Amino acid sequence: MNALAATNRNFKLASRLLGLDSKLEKSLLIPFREIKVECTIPKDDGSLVSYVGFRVQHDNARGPMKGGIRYHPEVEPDEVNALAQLMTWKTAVANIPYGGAKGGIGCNPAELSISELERLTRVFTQKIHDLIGTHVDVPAPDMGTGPQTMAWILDEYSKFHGYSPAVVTGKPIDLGGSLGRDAATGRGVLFATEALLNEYGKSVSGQSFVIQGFGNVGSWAAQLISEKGGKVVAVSDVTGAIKNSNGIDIPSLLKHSSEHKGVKGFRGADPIDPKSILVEDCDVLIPAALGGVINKENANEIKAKFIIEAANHPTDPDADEILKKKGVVILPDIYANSGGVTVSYFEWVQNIQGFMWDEEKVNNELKNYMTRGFKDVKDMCKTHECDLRMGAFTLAVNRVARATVLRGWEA
Ligand SMILES: NC(=O)C1=CN([C@@H]2O[C@H](COP(=O)(O)OP(=O)(O)OC[C@H]3O[C@@H](n4cnc5c(N)ncnc54)[C@H](O)[C@@H]3O)[C@@H](O)[C@H]2O)C=CC1
Ligand SMILES: O=C(O)CCC(=O)C(=O)O
Repeated sequence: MNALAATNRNFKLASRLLGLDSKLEKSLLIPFREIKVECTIPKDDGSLVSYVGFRVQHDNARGPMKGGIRYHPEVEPDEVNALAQLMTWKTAVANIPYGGAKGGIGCNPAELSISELERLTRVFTQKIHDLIGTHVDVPAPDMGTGPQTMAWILDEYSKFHGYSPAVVTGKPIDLGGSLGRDAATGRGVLFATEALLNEYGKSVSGQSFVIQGFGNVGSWAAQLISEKGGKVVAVSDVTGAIKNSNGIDIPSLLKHSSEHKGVKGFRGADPIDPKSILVEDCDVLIPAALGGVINKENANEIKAKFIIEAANHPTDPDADEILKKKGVVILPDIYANSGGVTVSYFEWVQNIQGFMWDEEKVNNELKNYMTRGFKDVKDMCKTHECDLRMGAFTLAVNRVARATVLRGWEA
């Protein structure tokens, strides 16, 4: 199922459980604004090339819109729409004062030089600068982007509006980035995993893990899980997949991956078919790369007892149904990967206050938010007798619906 159809379906199921009327439902579903821009840049050889950039601002009932910017060849309008909507629900689950947005450029960052990426980011910022802002819409990193991308956006935006560090989060520390933001999504995944396993009388130590994706989110999740005694038995990224049933030495893999730009060729594990990564034997599966990877083609083969959605929308609704019947417990993206946007919120607050927190405070606050989020989701599961995905969706949709009605926007 297409990402937007899948996200709309989950929203509608939650709306039905909450008994929302059709007018309110429509107002919550339709995006606030969809932006599409052409970004033409000179390549290093002097030739001109054009890319299409998107920013979808889904909802701002609870505060400025918030969400990452993705550079990936498969960026397309429906997926950006789905990701923007998911941000609205994610910020509401985390109970931080934001709405939701997402952006992206359809490009392959691996094929662009640093100076081409800088020109592309600056042109994209020039095209959208009057539609984003500290109290309007605050971008952050996502797949294929990182602190350097945020630094270029900050600099380009500041040429038009004066120095504005809080216009983006996930910045380099030297430009007002928050300590702990780099690790935050992975750390949030760890806290979410601990909260879920605790419900089943288990802990991270003693469980085996398979992780798809070894970028910002996957590599931090692997590192923090292995530090807690979890056994990471298989990992994949765009270069390939590796497996060691005795447990992969994650610090060595991190070193290998940064030197060789991927996990392929790591000597401490055997190469496996990347297609099999999601169906490898393990207790906990963590998809931390692309959307839609768990679908009706592979759901029946999945062996994990728990799935922690570190990626956005990794599970297709058809697969959700199959996995539910198999008794697999899924911790949904809008809660499980909310650690990143939560620490983005801390960064924004620090920038606005002109103050810097130490890393311990950031990590402790993140743990508080993740722990409270899990309890809030569980409470909704109890109220509506539903699974964790619907628990998270009803929690979020209810919070955004209340803000919408209070602001008089439902008509
Ligand atoms: N960066 C953040 O703070 C947050 C990211 N996310 C989500 O987490 C996921 C990963 O994002 P990041 O780690 O930031 O991106 P990233 O660009 O740092 O890393 C992406 C990883 O996925 C791998 N990958 C790409 N295609 C693949 C394929 N076909 N098979 C296996 N691996 C593949 C890449 O090789 C890389 O290891 C995305 O779904 C993103 O939306 C969610 C919340 C916050
Ligand atoms: O840190 C943020 O503002 C957003 C991160 C993001 O794009 C996501 O949670 O999917």
